Amino acid sequence: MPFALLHRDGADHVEVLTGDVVTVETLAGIPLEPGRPVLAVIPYRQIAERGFDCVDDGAPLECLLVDSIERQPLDAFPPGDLTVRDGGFDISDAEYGTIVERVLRDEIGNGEGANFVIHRVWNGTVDGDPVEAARAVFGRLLANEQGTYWTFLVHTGTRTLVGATPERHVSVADEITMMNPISGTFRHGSGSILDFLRDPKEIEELYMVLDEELKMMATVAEHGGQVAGPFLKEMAHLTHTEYLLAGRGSLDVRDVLRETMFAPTVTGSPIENACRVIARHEQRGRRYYAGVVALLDHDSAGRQTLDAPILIRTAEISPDGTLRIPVGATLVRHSTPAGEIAETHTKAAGILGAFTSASSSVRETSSSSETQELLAARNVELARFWLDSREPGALEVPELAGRTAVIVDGEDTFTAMLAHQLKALGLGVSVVPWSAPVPPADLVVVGPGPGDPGDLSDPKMATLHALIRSLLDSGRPFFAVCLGQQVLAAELGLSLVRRDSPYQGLARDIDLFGTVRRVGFYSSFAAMAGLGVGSAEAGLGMGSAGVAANVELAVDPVDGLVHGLRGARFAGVQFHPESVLSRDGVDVLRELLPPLLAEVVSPIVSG
Ligand SMILES: C=C(O[C@@H]1C=C(C(=O)O)C=C[C@H]1O)C(=O)O
Ligand SMILES: NC(=O)CC[C@H](N)C(=O)O
Repeated sequence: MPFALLHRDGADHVEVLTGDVVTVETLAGIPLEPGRPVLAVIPYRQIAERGFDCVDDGAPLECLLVDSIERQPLDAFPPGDLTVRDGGFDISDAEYGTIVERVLRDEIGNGEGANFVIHRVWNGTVDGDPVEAARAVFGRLLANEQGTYWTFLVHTGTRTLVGATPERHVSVADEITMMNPISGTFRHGSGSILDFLRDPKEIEELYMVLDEELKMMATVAEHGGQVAGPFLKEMAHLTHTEYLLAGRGSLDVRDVLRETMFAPTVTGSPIENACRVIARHEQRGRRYYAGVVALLDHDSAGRQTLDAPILIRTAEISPDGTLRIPVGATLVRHSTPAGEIAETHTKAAGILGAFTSASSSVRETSSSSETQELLAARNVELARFWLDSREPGALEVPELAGRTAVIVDGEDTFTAMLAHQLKALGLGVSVVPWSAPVPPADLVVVGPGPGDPGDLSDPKMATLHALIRSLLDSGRPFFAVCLGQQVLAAELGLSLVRRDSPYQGLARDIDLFGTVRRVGFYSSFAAMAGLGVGSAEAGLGMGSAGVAANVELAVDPVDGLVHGLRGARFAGVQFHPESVLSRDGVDVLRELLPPLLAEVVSPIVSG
C-alpha cells in the first residue's frame, strides 16, 4: 500500500498521505485536479524534458494520487532498529579526487562553466523489511536531525525513499514563488565557523548558485522578486549558508517545475552545459538524486500550490534491500580534491548516521553576533538591482524607453536576467536562442555562454562569429556580453587567451573607460590588447579594416586583458552586468547603451 510521511519545514506534526500510484512520462502528465493533491517523485532523468543531456537510467516519475491526509504527532514515529551491512562508496576517494581535478582543468579552466556538482553513491544492504527499515530511519531523522526542510518517507510500492533534506527547491503558495539556494558546507567540529564564513571558496560558491537561481526566478517569477539572506542553515552535523528568493509568477506549477529542473546547487551553471559536464564525468544515471519530491495541490481559493524539496540527503531502498545514498559536492575554481572528498563524507554522514546509529551526538549552535556580521557583510558589494524592490519606471532611461532589444542566448540563461534589466531601463525585450534567426530590433544583445570562443568547429561559435561579423558590417547597433564580447574582440582582430586562473564567479573592481566599476566575471578566456598594452586606448591599427581605428578598449593594467570595448555602434563587456556580483551592472548598461541608439531610426517606427 503506497504511502508517504512528511514532516515539513519545522511543523509540529507529521502528515501521513495514502493513495494510489501512477507512473507518468512527463511533468505535464502529472494529473493535478482541485481536491486531490499529488505527491510526485521526479527523477533526475526528467531533465531531458528541457532538452538537456543526462545518462538515462529509466527511473520512473511516480505520482501518489492522495486520497487521504492525516496529521499525527511527532512522537508517533519513534526511532527504530535496523541493520545495514556491506557499505561503501561506489567510486573510491582517489577516483573521486581524479574527477575533481579533471573537472577543474578541462571544464572550469576551459570556459565550460563556473560550478559543477559531481556525485558518488554510498551503497549498502538493509536487512529485513525495507519499509520497516525506512520507518526506523524516519524516526531517527525526526529525533536527531535539525534544520531540515522536509524529513520524509515515500513508499510508492516499488521503491522507498527516506531522507532529511535541507533544501527547498521551489514552492508556490499565495502566488508567491520561492527558491532557496544553499551552498557552502561546514562540518561541525572541523574548526571555526568564522573561518568558514570568511573562506573565499565558500563565499563564491553561494554567490554562483544565487546567480543561477536568479536566472530561474527571472523565468518563473516574471513579475519580479526579492532576495533575503544570507542565513545559516544549521543541521546536526553540518552548517550551510543560504539565500531565500521570493517573487511573483503566474505559471502552472508543472511548468514551474520544468523551468527549474534542476537546482544549480546539485547540477551547476550554466545549467544546460552543466548537464553535459555531469553526463561526461559521471557516466552513470542519478536515479532520484538531484531530482525533487513535489507536493502539488490547490488552496481553498482554487489556486495551485507547490512544495518541492530537492532529493539530497535521501536514501533509496529497493525491495531487495539495496540501499543507495548519493551525495555530491560543488566544484568551483578554488576546489581541491581533498576538500571535496571530505565534503562528500560530511554530507553523507547525516543520513548515513541515521542508518548506522540510533542517536546523534554532534550538534552545535554557531550563530553569534560575529557570524551575523560576516553574513551581512556579504551583501554590501552585491547588485542592489536584485536585492531591493523599486517603483516601476525608476530606472528608465529616456534614450532607451520605447525602443526594442533582442537578446541572443548563447546557452546561458543569464539572458533572462539581462532581459529584466533592459526592461527596467525601458526597452521592450525578447530573447532568442543562438540557433534561431535574429528578428528586427533597435538593439541586438549577444549574450554569454559556455565554451571556447575560438573553436569554430563548434556550430554555436561559428554562428555567433557570423552574427557579429554581419552586425559589424551592417552597422546595426549591438551590445556583447562575455562570450559575445570575446567573439566581438576576435572579429575585430584581437587574440583570445585562456586565463591562467579562471575568472569563473569572481567579483572585482575594474577601470572601465575611466570609471571604477565593481563587476562579476564568469569567464576563462579574454581578449588581449594588441598594441599599447596597459593603456586605455589601444584600438588603433588592430587589423580588421574600417572599425578597428575607432575602437576604444578598457584594458587591465596588470595583465593587459580587455574588460570592455566600444565603437560608434557597438560595445562589449567581458563581465556580466546582469550578475548579482556586479554592484555597478545597471550603471554600466546606463552608460554604454544609450550612445549606441543615438540617431538610429527605429525599424519599428519606420515600419
Ligand atoms: C549536492 C549536495 O548538496 C548541495 C551542495 C552544497 C555544497 O556544495 O556546499 C550544499 C548544500 C546542497 O545544496 C548533496 O548533499 O549531495
Ligand atoms: N559567461 C561566458 O559567456 C563565458 C564565455 C567563455 N565560455 C569563457 O568561459 O570565457
